[in-house]
Amino acid sequence: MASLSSSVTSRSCRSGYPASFSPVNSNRLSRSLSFLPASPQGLNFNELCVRFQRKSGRASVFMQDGAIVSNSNPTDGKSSLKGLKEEVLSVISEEAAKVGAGSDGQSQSTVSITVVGASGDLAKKKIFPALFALYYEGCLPEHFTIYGYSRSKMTDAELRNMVSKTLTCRIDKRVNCGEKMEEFLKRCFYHSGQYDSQEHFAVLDKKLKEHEAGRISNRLFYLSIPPNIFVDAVKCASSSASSANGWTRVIVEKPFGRDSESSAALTKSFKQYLEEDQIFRIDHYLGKELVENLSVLRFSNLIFEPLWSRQYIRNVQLIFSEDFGTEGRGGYFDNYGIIRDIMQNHLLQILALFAMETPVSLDAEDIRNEKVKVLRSMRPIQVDDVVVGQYKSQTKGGVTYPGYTDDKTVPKGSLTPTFAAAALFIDNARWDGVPFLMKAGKALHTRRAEIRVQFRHVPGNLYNRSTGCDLDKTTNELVIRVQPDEAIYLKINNKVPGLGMRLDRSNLNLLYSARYSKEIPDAYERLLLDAIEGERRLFIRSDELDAAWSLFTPLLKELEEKKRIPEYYPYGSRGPVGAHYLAAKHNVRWGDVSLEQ
Ligand SMILES: NC(=O)C1=CN([C@@H]2O[C@H](COP(=O)(O)OP(=O)(O)OC[C@H]3O[C@@H](n4cnc5c(N)ncnc54)[C@H](OP(=O)(O)O)[C@@H]3O)[C@@H](O)[C@H]2O)C=CC1
Ligand SMILES: O=C1O[C@H](COP(=O)(O)O)[C@@H](O)[C@H](O)[C@H]1O
Repeated sequence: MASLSSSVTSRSCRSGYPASFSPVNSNRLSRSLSFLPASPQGLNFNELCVRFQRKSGRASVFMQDGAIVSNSNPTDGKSSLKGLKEEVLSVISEEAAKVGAGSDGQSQSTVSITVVGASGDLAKKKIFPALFALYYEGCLPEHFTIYGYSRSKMTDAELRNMVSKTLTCRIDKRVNCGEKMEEFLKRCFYHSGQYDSQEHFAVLDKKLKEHEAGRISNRLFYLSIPPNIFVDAVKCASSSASSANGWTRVIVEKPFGRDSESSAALTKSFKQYLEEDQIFRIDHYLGKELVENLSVLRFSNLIFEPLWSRQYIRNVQLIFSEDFGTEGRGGYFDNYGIIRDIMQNHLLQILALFAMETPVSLDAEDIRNEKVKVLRSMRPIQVDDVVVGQYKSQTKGGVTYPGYTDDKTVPKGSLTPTFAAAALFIDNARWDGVPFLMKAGKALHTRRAEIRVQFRHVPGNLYNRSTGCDLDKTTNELVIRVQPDEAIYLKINNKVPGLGMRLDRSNLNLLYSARYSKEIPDAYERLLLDAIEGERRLFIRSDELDAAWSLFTPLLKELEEKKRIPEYYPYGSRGPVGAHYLAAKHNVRWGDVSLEQ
């Protein structure tokens, strides 16, 4: 087995991160890593470094050229060589144990990942490709097995064939991609069974045990199935296929309920079979790179945090749009609608991260505590502060795009909104009076997810004359573009070069594709890795979920009871005009509609 120091050159899981911690001053302490144990299974040198930094919160300590290096002040007791050695050893043994490796370097454990609903769309589109990407990057433990489980009859070879059609190396021509794919597929197996059959899960258990070959078994079940069968699957998996000697975790897809009552009932049923710390409720937006970066932007840059309040921020906009409709998912969608599909989870989660107070630490519970506080400080949403829409058919360039109700799986005359805009408020000292506007829609003119922060006007602006009299057009705006073309840009006023004095609006632009050569991992990769590692920061805790449903349930009930007729908008358009009236009511202009965005 290779020693840690000899694995310096191996590929880094979450690579790209350590490189930024390069030596910056001469107060460096350096110590050979020879005191470390032999490489725990599946953990390479760089990965340990990243884990150490994440765990200890000490970015000033990094590993380079086979040594630990510290840039911090050597008079700080923590930075002494002895202190460092102890700290590194302790964190590393803990981290190694987490992924199932003995700190003595023995390969004692294994992770079995069962994709429940393996024949489905999400499994093919996202889960298997994400698992392969993790495997390719060296992020999965040495001993792992992947099982697909669903009712469809399939052999292992058929599952592999199905999976192989969607596996790609994210960057074309990456080295050994074909080989890695072959290796990965050999670790994938299939078991056909009913979701409510303890016997079928017991057979799965037997098969998993054969692969686990007497090691400590850690088991992850990914419920990629419709919500009405979540409880059956949890019951059977936990009672017939739980690990006997390691951990058992369950990732649950959304929707987690459709209102406060159903969500609470689901949580109650889950808790008959699982502890809260075994439940990983996924919101894949939390795994998106730019959403993860929100806290970094706020809390590690002096220039942003002081501005992050009602004093300087006029409004915040959370915008989601897709340029395709619900085709193929109409049956599911009609029971939920856009408010439950996007706003109650993805946009609200972003809002909570955006607006929360500084957490005590980066630990999952500290972050989730702050998010819950924000959610619980939100003012009930007024029905008059909500606009709903539904797309209708449109013919453009000779092509006819179907309306929402043209889908055979959608009931005729359905009033389910495919678009919604809403004004929300946080009644706390930081955000009192600041409108948080949300807008989400299907079948619009573009695909986009972004956060727009519009700052207040400059008081007594000396340059009013040079900028024109529309104050709104001269205020600073920070845009965090989550997708596509990930970017962070700040709109500023700038003098147009020349002898005159004319100002224009220009962007200070951090476009990820221009700045970083490393490709951005898919959200599901980050989340799967976190679940394997037991990191809960990006998963939704039950009290967060309750708070999110408490906010939206009364609104949803009122809209449904009143049978609010949606404003119809043509497929591929910018959505209902009502969204603009709503914004104007709160003195806001949507930032995504101006010509220069
Ligand atoms: N697809 C997507 O883009 C997204 C999906 N989700 C959520 O992820 C989960 C999975 O999504 P997706 O893959 O699209 O779902 P599917 O509808 O494709 O269902 C997954 C599998 O579940 C089984 N299944 C489907 N309907 C039933 C039923 N009524 N009774 C029993 N088994 C059934 C089928 O497998 P078999 O017949 O072989 O047993 C199917 O292949 C859902 O909860 C969904 O809401 C969340 C975000 C995005
Ligand atoms: O959860 C969901 O998200 C997708 C959009 O995800 P993205 O990562 O492609 O932006 C959305 O299409 C779907 O309706 C919803 O259920």
